[in-house]
Amino acid sequence: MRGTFGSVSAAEGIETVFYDGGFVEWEFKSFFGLVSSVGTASTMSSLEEPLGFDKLPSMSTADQIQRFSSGACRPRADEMGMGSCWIDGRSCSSSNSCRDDYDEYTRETYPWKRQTMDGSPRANSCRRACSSLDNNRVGYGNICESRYFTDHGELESRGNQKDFPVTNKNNFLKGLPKFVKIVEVGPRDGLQNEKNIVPTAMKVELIRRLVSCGLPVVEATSFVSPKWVPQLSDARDVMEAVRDIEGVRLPVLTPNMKGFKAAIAAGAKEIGVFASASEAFSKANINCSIEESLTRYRTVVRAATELSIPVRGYVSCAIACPEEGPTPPSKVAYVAKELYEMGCFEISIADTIGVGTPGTVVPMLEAVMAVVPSEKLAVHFHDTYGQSLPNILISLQMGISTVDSSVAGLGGCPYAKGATGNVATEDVVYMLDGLGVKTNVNLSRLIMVGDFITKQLGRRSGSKAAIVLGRAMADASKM
Ligand SMILES: CC(C)(COP(=O)([O-])OP(=O)([O-])OC[C@H]1O[C@@H](n2cnc3c(N)ncnc32)[C@H](O)[C@@H]1OP(=O)([O-])[O-])[C@@H](O)C(=O)NCCC(=O)NCCSC(=O)C[C@@](C)(O)CC(=O)[O-]
Repeated sequence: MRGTFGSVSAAEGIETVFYDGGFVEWEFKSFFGLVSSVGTASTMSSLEEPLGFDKLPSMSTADQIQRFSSGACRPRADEMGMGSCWIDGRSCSSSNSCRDDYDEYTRETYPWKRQTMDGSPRANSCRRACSSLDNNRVGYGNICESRYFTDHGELESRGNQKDFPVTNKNNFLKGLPKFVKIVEVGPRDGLQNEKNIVPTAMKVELIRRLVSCGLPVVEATSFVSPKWVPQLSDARDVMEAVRDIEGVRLPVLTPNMKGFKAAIAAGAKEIGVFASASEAFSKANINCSIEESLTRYRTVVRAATELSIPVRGYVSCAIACPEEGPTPPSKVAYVAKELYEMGCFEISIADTIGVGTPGTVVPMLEAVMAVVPSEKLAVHFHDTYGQSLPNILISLQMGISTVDSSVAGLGGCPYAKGATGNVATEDVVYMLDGLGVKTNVNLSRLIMVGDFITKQLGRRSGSKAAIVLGRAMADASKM
């Protein structure tokens, strides 16, 4: 069966990748048969009963806009200092007792080299078609500003920065990292709220394909209560199936020791713990207060440390909570600092309901960066208001170089009606390519993965870049 896009490899049903110096042939055909096996979940997760924006304290539209504006969330001077604020009467010192234990783990190496097989007659005809496209770049609008089709029908960034006056970059884009680590959360965050149970084999296939795009980290699943998240009740099977994939990190979420033990037994080599800066959200998400969760996580992190398992920490509701409204930056900083000091090697700061703008993200990150070094931080934006890309850009300009995202923008905040999925990985890669920032992610392959999973789920891609470029790739393959 053929894939939709015009990549030679998809048309042939075979992708060939160089992997750790080895040569791996990967059958693409296998997954197409899985579509029909999507079942219907009989149980409804509690996650499917969202708290909703409707549960925000009653406000007029104007009030809401004001509450989420930058001024509303800007930290007060006393909130920025690290000894005087905090929740539940706790206080923290301003010292950063950095843990370097996991530096070995977090130092990134990217052993992937990819090459598409292109010797077939079909490849040759596609090559001709694509090179004529390459010569005839008009008609592809913005694509042609930064991208070209290679001989293999794939998209290639050609360092479009050189097309811009150097002064523009110097004036406005200086300070951007040279490399951004993308943490792909689609298989976990993206799928966890899907009503129809996605077959385990399809989840495994999704992870394999994401890995083949060159993504350095793919969050694989969660070892949480199946009563709360039935979609991920196959966490053990997923982990066991992917545990031996090399050249990628495959962290899983663990909310407590029970989850941690199950994750380790299944072969997880990296875990994540998830706290919240909002009491109401903490209660709704993990059924305990912020302090209780931190106590719980200290035990988990200690156990993980003994096994040399790196732990990532999350702080949810970093901008606002659907129950409590805007979150004071000091609360976000407090939780981030606690996670960092207990031993988390990286802290991902999450705008769970996607209401942030650069106006609210900057003061929040300023507060967090006062207590956790920027190189230990990641940002995790949901795209409810379409603000993720500007929020990511400003975060990069502030010194952060790790970004969470989800292929095809999968996901949706389970706790807020109307909140959409994570920022789409394709859109992030497109933007970073355009900025000349390396990610090592193959965008055309990623677009095919997004096409694969959205078709399986029966939904439209949440990635604008994937919609436009996918269409162009399909057109190119017909030529
Ligand atoms: C934390 C708990 C477990 C507390 O849930 P609880 O009900 O308070 O826990 P409990 O200890 O009373 O246990 C209740 C039952 O769950 C079982 N249980 C207990 N723990 C586990 C476990 N680890 N794995 C499997 N089963 C477990 C336990 O054995 C027991 O089973 P029973 O005796 O009734 O048959 C529950 O609230 C839970 O699983 N919550 C997870 C919610 C979740 O996954 N949310 C989505 C992820 S967070 C997120 O998406 C935000 C993030 C990270 O993406 C960033 C952002 O955007 O904000």
